[in-house]
Amino acid sequence: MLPIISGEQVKHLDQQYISAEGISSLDLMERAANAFVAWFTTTINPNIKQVYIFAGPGNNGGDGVAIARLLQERYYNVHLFYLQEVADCSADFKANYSRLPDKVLVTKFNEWNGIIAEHSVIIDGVFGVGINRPIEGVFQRLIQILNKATALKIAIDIPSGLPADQIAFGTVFRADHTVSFQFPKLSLLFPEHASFIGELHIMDIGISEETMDAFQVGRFYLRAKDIPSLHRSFHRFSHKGDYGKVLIIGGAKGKTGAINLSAHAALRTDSGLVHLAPYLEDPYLIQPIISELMLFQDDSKQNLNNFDAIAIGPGWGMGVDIAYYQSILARFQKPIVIDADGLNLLAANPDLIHKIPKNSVLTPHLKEFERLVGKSKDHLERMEKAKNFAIANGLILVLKGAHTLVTLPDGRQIFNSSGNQYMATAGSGDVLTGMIASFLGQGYSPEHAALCGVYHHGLAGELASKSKWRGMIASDIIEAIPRTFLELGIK
Ligand SMILES: NC(=O)C1=CN([C@@H]2O[C@H](COP(=O)(O)OP(=O)(O)OC[C@H]3O[C@@H](n4cnc5c(N)ncnc54)[C@H](O)[C@@H]3O)[C@@H](O)[C@H]2O)[C@@H](O)CC1
Ligand SMILES: Nc1ncnc2c1ncn2[C@@H]1O[C@H](COP(=O)(O)OP(=O)(O)O)[C@@H](O)[C@H]1O
Ligand SMILES: [K+]
Repeated sequence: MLPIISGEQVKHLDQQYISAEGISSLDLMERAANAFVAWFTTTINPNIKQVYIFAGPGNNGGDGVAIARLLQERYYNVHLFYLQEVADCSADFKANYSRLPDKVLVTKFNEWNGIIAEHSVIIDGVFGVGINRPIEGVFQRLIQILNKATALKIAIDIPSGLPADQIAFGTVFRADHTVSFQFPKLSLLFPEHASFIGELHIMDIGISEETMDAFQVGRFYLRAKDIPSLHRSFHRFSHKGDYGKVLIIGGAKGKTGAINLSAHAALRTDSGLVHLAPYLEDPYLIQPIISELMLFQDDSKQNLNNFDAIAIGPGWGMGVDIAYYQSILARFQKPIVIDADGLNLLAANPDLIHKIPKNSVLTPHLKEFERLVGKSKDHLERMEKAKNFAIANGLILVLKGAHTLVTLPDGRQIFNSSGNQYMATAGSGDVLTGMIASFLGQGYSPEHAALCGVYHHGLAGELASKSKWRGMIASDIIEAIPRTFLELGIK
C-alpha cells in the first residue's frame, strides 16, 4: 500500500531517492512537470485560449516554470507570472527559468494588468508542501484574485496555502482539479478541504513504494493494485459452502429494504447462502427482493455458529431489545459486521462494546461515529479518535465518507481511493455492510474483508455511475459489483 508521508518528509524522500537513483533534483522536477502535462493534455479541452501559470519562489514554482515550457512546446499559449525576484527563487526554479523558450510570455506579478481572457486555464504553482506560515501580502492578493476568476483552476501538487498535513489556517487557492505528485498529501483527504481541492488526481513520478516505506507514519492509500493479493482464490471443485453462509440481522417494520440491500449485495459479492433476519414478530411477512435470499426466524436461542458471517444493524431501529442484541453476541463467537442502528444502540449502551468479538468490523458514517466517541473539531481529531477507538477495543473501524478511512486494531490507517459523490444515496452504506460480511463469510481475515469491501464498493459506485450519474441508486451499485471483479482481473 502506498504510504502517505508527511509534507516535512517529502524533502528527505526526494533526497534519498535522488542519491539512490543517481539523478538530479532537476530531473525529478522534470518528471513531475511531465506527469502534470500528461494529465493536462489528456484531460483539459485543447481549445483553450490561454494558460496562465503563477509560480511562487520554491520548487512548486519551479514545477510551474517547467510546465510553462512543456505546454508551450505542445503549442499552448502560455503566460507565466513569477512572484519573487528570480535571484531569490530555488535553484531548480532558476534552472528552469533559464530554459524558458521565447514564446512563453513572462511577467512579474506586480506588473500584471489582472485581466484573464475567456476560455483560459489558471495553473497554481505558488506554494506546494513547503508552506510554513499563513499566506500574506502579494501572495494573498494573488490568491484572492485567482479565486474570484471564472477560468478553470488547476493546482500543482496541492492548492497553494493548504498545509500538507494540517487543517487550512488562512487563504487557500480554490482549485477545480488538484494534480498531486506520487501520493495524496494527507490534507487532500479531509472533507473540510473539499472546496479547495476539486477533483483529485494522483500522478506517479516513479518513486517506489519501497523507497517511501522508509518514511511511513502508519497512514496509507488503498489503490486498485493493492486489492488482488488480498483475495482468496477458489477452484473448479469449490461448492457453495466454501463461499460462506451469511446472516443479515436488522430491518424493523418499514425498514426491511436495508437488510434486503445488504443481503443482495452479499450475494453479488459471491456469498453461497444469504439469510435475512428482520426484526419483526413474523419475519415471514416480508418478501425478500430477490428469490435467492432466504428468511431466518431468530428466536434468540438458536446457535448462530452455523453461519460463517453475521452483519447486524441496517434498518434495525432503536426499539431493539438490548437483551436480544446481547444474545446475538453470546451466540456467535466470530468477528461480526456492525452498521447503522447496531452502532447507534452501541452508543446508547456503551457496556456492550466489551462483548463484541475482537476484530469485528464497525462501519459508522461521520454522525454515527460522533455518537460513539463524541464530537471532533476537525478530521485530524476524528482520525486520532478513530485510532484510539480501534486500538482500545481491538476492533476494525471503517469510517465512511468520500475517502473512507479504515483503522486497524494496530493503529494503521488506510484511506480508500475508489468511489465518487454519486454514492451519496440512500442505502449505499447497507450495500457496503453486505459486501464486507460476504468477504468475511468467504473466509477472508477481517482486515482483508474490510479493505476488499471498501475498495470494491467504491469501484462498483464508479462503474454504476458511468451510465446513471446523479440518478444512481444503491441497487445500481449492487448490480455493478460483479464487474468490479472483472475490472480488477479477479476470477
Ligand atoms: N517528490 C515530490 O513530491 C516532488 C516535489 N516537487 C515540488 O516541490 C514542492 C515543494 O517545494 P518546496 O519545498 O520548495 O516548497 P514550496 O514550493 O511549497 O515553497 C516553499 C518556499 O516558499 C516559502 N514560503 C512558505 N510559506 C510561505 C508563505 N506563507 N509566504 C511566503 N513564502 C512562503 C518558503 O520559505 C520557501 O522559500 C512540491 O509541492 C512539488 O510541487 C517537484 O518539483 C519534484 C518532486
Ligand atoms: N462523496 C462520496 N465519495 C465516495 N463515497 C461516498 C461519497 N458519499 C458517500 N459515499 C459512500 O457511500 C456510503 C454511504 O453510507 P451511509 O452514509 O451509511 O448511507 P446509508 O445509511 O444511506 O446506507 C459510504 O460507503 C460512503 O463511503
Ligand atoms: K500549488
